[in-house]
Amino acid sequence: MAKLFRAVIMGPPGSGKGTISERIAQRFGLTRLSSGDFIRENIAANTDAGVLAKTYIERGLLVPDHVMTRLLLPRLEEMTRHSWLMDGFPRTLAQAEALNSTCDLDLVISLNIPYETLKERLSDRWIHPASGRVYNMGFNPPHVQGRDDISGEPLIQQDDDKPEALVARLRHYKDVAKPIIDLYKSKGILHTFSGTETDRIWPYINSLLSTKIPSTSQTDTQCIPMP
Ligand SMILES: Nc1nc2c(ncn2[C@@H]2O[C@H](COP(=O)(O)OP(=O)(O)O)[C@@H](O)[C@H]2O)c(=O)[nH]1
Ligand SMILES: Nc1ncnc2c1ncn2[C@@H]1O[C@H](COP(=O)(O)OP(=O)(O)O)[C@@H](O)[C@H]1O
Repeated sequence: MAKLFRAVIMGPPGSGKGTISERIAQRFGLTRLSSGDFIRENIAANTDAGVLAKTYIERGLLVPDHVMTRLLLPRLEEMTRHSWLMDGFPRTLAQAEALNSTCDLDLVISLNIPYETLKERLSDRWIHPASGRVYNMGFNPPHVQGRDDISGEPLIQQDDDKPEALVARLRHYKDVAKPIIDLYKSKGILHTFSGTETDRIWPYINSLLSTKIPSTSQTDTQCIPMP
């Protein structure tokens, strides 16, 4: 039976994880899992974990590891027979270790984007909170200004995308991501892509994945559910 494919995409806020993982999902038929979307869904549904997560996000903090695990566990359990690409998890070494003991990753994509580029992109980022769909007023604007393309609902700008919150978020990302990146480097599964434009990085990611994914099927089981 063909092997399943499990990948993680990492990068600072605004580096294009959401944009690129959406393209990968469409091109290669992987299921895209996004920790930010799970959190927003849980906040919207008022689950215990969602209510708790909200108190951290409002303060610009990472959600604690045990809350993240609680949020992601049921979703990963549903995915034991699917190939997937995870965006936004792991974000700490403890999360990386939890994921490690749960399944073998095939590949980690790390996006390395200059600070000025991140700042520009995020000041122009608008999202549809219910779906997590992301727009940029210059790069991929909605068809109707201020409205989601599918639902027609209003778009919002997240508080933590404002420039004053960004410096702290980026510093924090660097500190926390370094040991995770070192871990994946030592496992030989890390691939880093640098640049200022998603459209220029994309062909490299596309060709890398084309060499890795062709034999992927949705029928095997390689990942065991988290305990
Ligand atoms: N100008 C520009 N904006 C981009 C590019 N790639 C992504 N974006 C936009 O930059 C913002 C951040 O991208 P996103 O995929 O949400 O990044 P994430 O925070 O890493 O998931 C979004 O508004 C995207 O639409 C690019 O190459 N150029
Ligand atoms: N794996 C994670 N661990 C802890 N907190 C997380 C994780 N993923 C998302 N979050 C929280 O949810 C917020 C929104 O996540 P996300 O949509 O991925 O946005 P961004 O990529 O802009 O940080 C984060 O700023 C963080 O507070």
